[in-house]
Amino acid sequence: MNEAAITLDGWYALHDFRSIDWASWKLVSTEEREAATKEFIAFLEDLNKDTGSNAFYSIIGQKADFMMMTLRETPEELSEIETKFAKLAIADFTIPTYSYVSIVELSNYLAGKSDEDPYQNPHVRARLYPELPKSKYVCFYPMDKKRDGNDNWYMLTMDKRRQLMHSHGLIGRSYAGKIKQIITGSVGLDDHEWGVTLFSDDMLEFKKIVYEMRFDEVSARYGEFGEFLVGNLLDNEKLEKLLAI
Ligand code: VOV
Repeated sequence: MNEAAITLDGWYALHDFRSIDWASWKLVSTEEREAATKEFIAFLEDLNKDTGSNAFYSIIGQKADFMMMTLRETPEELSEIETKFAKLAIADFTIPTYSYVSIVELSNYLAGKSDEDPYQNPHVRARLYPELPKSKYVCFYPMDKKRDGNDNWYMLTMDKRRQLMHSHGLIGRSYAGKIKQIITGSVGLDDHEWGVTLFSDDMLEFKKIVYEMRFDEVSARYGEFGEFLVGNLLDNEKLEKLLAI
């Protein structure tokens, strides 16, 4: 049997995409709308009290109006957050459009040999339990590695995959300081194999990195992609503006 990469797994992740039912939201009285917005903001602020991290973005285009991304220690907490949201007044005016369940993942493709427990290494911990940045823009998409005839990632030897991931890592590193990536594994958890969440203060950098990586063998030959969703950072003020009629 071929050798599976050993993964380090961090916080569980939920990407929750919603659209606003504008037609019914517009019919609500100003008072009720303001109360629902206030309650929603209190919910978002409460999210910051628990161990984990959160990101909140408006989504451009018709795929969704906003994304709530939450990282938590357990799957139960992700369910609790979903239920808590469902009980808010604002939830009655949203339509779920997409969601993604995964877990922050690091592989051992590029790890050096060492006897230490990686879960105790502060650099590893910072990546497994990341604080999501307040970057201006987000880009999320799920992806798979191809299993198709001669292009089957899972039939490649560990050495070959390591070599290919090395090249991927080199391109990635050239975007240091411009893009922060969170790779979440979802084999057995959701419909694709990984979720890719990119954060940047320049949306154009998403196009640049994804385009450049398409020419690299890992993506060119083995990458298969789901839908791309991009958006703008939301804070309380912007959310109030978004929901005001
Ligand atoms: C911001 C840049 C950036 C950087 C520095 C970076 C580096 C690295 C390293 C060093 C490693 C391997 C070890 C580990 O840490 O797991 C990975 C791993 C991975 N990557 Fe990556 N990646 C980036 C960025 C980055 C992007 C933009 C994409 C999407 C690809 C595209 O074509 O659209 C991606 C995908 C992945 C995936 C799916 C994996 C897991 C593959 C597996 O088979 O396990 N990644 N990645």
